[in-house]
Formats: sequence, structure tokens, C-alpha cells
Amino acid sequence: MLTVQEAFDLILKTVKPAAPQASSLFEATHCVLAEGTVSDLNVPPFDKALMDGFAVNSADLSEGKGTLNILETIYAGSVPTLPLQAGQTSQIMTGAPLPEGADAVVQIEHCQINAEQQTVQIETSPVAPGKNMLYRASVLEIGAPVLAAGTLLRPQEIGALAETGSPTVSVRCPPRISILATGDELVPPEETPQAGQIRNSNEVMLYSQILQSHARPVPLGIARDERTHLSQKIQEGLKSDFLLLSGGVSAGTLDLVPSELQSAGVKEVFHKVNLKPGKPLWFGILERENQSPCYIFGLPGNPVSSMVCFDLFVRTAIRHYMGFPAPRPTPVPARLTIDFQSRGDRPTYHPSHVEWEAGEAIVTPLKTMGSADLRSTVTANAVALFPTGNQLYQSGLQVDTFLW
Ligand SMILES: Nc1nc2c(c(=O)[nH]1)N[C@H]1C(S)=C(S)[C@@H](COP(=O)(O)OP(=O)(O)OC[C@H]3O[C@@H](n4cnc5c(N)ncnc54)[C@H](O)[C@@H]3O)O[C@H]1N2
Ligand code: MOO
Repeated sequence: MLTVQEAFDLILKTVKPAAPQASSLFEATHCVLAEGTVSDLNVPPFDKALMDGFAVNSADLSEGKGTLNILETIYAGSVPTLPLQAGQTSQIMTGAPLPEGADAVVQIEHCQINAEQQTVQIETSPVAPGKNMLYRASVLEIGAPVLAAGTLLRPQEIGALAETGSPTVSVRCPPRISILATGDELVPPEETPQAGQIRNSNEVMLYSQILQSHARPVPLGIARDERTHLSQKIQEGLKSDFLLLSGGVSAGTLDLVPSELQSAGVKEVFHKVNLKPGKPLWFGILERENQSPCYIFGLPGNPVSSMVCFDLFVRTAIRHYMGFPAPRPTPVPARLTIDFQSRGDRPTYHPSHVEWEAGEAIVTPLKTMGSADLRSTVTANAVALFPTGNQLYQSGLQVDTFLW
């Protein structure tokens, strides 16, 4: 059986990063930059006031007190017309360019204007050069790199791109991901299950995980364990960039998912990975004419297995598709807060709670009834990884965790 690392390798080999597309900044949130950007101007482009008040030469106010002659008023969006000589000042608004000869701004609250004499009396603490202003290019110089390829565009990156002259960017955007829950036992969450039935929790949970990964979910409801219905639903799902199926991938007589995917032309890349929970995970690819391939995951039906497999494998695939430079999950080493007896016949990803103590991660494995016990995950914010075997891990030992 494949190891988890071998499964990651196969996913990264199979999934091709999406073709970069030109996008306006309004459309680019949660896409990933395909090309780095540079600034087309200095930031700020001029010596800039950060307060409403008076632009001064700090040498005139080294003691913080003095009366200065007012030359003009400079508004944001205008340019100063008169340089300051000794003993002179101009009234200035936040965001306006400082006049030549000014190297500081005194807040209006510390100024007494005499309109008749066109003077201002200032009483403040000693004024040092640079007070209440930003020097031209002090944030960023023209031509300097702003964002590197592979950067996820969050609101602050979108703003920085607008500021530095990149209104259109080359990006890879999150995939559309169809979700198909399979199983005759499933009823929608709003229904009361009858004998032998359970609620379809995986569909909406996957929907939520997809949103959390910044991708675009397309829920397709429930497919019955019957070939015609399942194959129709699969055809619908194969129109997206990714298709996630839940359930029907292990060894039951109605586990039809792998064979129906194969009938639909999907090529199996792997089936079964050596981990707990999640062993029956299935992964394949459908090559499409004049279109990028569709990537298909058959997730085990047990809710915790589905959740863990999404978090480890589907998320890695999404991140690679979007062009993240390091798409695999990052382990966070953490010290056990309690003794933990591991009893896995496979490497086990155990629902756990991670906290930070004096900058160090500490982890408490939680009580769980296994891969059908979704309730145990609601207090978890991570999984802790325990290698195969019966072993007592003592409190204080370091283990790898993966944060949710
Ligand atoms: N003989 C074997 N049996 C099983 C094996 C095996 O290797 N040999 N693997 C076990 C493991 S491990 C897992 S995990 C499960 C996975 O099974 P399937 O992916 O085929 O899933 P189902 O049998 O359809 O369902 C399993 C379980 O999960 C519930 N389920 C399914 N869909 C949903 C949903 N949308 N929402 C909530 N719960 C769901 C379903 O009712 C079952 O209880 O197989 C073991 N068996
Ligand atoms: O992979 Mo299964 O999740 O161990 O129950």
C-alpha cells in the first residue's frame, strides 16, 4: 500500500497547475499570483503629511515652540507652490505633499492660528525631522519587487497591487469542485432518518472545507448505490475542475465508485493509502479534449476519514493546482501534554487539541471512537501523527501535528 508521502508525490505529479489567466483585482481575491510584480512608482510618491496641521522645518522648532509665517494651504491632491524659508510654514492636510524646505508636520491641535497676521503660534514637544510625515520612497522604491509569484492574494495584497500599478494580474484561481455523496442510507440533513438511515453530513462538511480552502464548491446532492443514477451524477460532477465523491470506495458489494469512475473514462492513479483514518482513498484523473483534466478523489465515507483525507490530500491538490510553492501540509512539532497509548496498524492521524505555551506548541490527543465519531473532532483543532505500532508515547515527547 502507498505511504502518505508516496500519495502526495503522485498527486503532485498528476495535478497540473492551472493555466495562468489575466484577472482584474476585483476578481483576484484568493487567487495565487502566477508572476511576481514590481512597483511602477515610489511609495509614497512624495514626502507626505500624515497629520492635518502645519508643514515646518524642524530646525525652527527644536524646542517645540515658535511663531511662524503662513505661506499657503496645501490640500491632498494639490502640489505646494512655495518653498519654506526659515521661520515660514504652510498649512497642510493629511496625504498632501510637503513643500520644499519642510521636514516635519505639527498637528493642528498644537497650533494657534492668527488669521489677521497670517501667523501660527506653535506649542508642542521638540520637533525632530520626519515627525508626522513619510519620506518619498521610504516604503518602496520604483522598480522594487512588491509580491512574488506564488503569493495568495488576500485583501491586503489586492490593495498593495492597486497601489503599485498592477490593476490586472496574472493569477491561478481556485478550482470549481463538485461534491457527490453516495449511499442508499443517506438522507438530507433536514430530514429525520428512518430505520437504517443516517444524515448526509459529509456533503456540507466538504462544502465547508472547500470554502475554507478558497475553492468553489458545487454540491450535487446524493447518488444512490445504483449504477445508472451514480453514473449520471458522476457525469455532472466531471464538468468541474475537481470531483469529490464520498463513500463507496472500500470493499462492500455496493462500493461502486471506483468501477463507475473507470467506466466514465477516469484513470485510476491510486487506490488505498497506508493511513488511519482514510485507507480506502481513491484518486484518479480524467483527460478532456480542449480542456484541462478533471481530478477525482473518492473519499472514504466515514466522516472523520473524509475530513482528514480532504485536509491532507485534496487540500494539497488544490494548493498545487493554484500554484502554491509548497503545497504539502506543514507539520508543526508539539509536545504531548499527556501519556498516549497508540494502537495503530497504520500511521494514525489522531484528532487532537494544540495550544501554545511560551511560544511552544503542546498537544493533547482527544478521546475518539474512531473514524465514525465526528463529534470528537469538534473540540479538535489538529491531528497528531503516531507511527504504526502499539506504543506508549510519554507526556513531554514531541510529535508532528497538522493544524486545522
Ligand atoms: N472489508 C473491508 N471493509 C472496510 C474496509 C476494508 O478495507 N475492508 N475499509 C474500512 C474503512 S477504513 C473505511 S474508512 C470505510 C470506508 O468505506 P466507504 O468509503 O466505502 O464508505 P461507505 O461504506 O459508503 O460508508 C462508510 C461509513 O460512512 C458513512 N457515510 C457514508 N457517506 C456519508 C455521508 N455523506 N455522510 C455521513 N456519513 C456517511 C456510512 O453510512 C458508513 O457508516 O470502509 C471500511 N470497510
Ligand atoms: O480509514 Mo477508515 O477511516 O480507518 O475507518
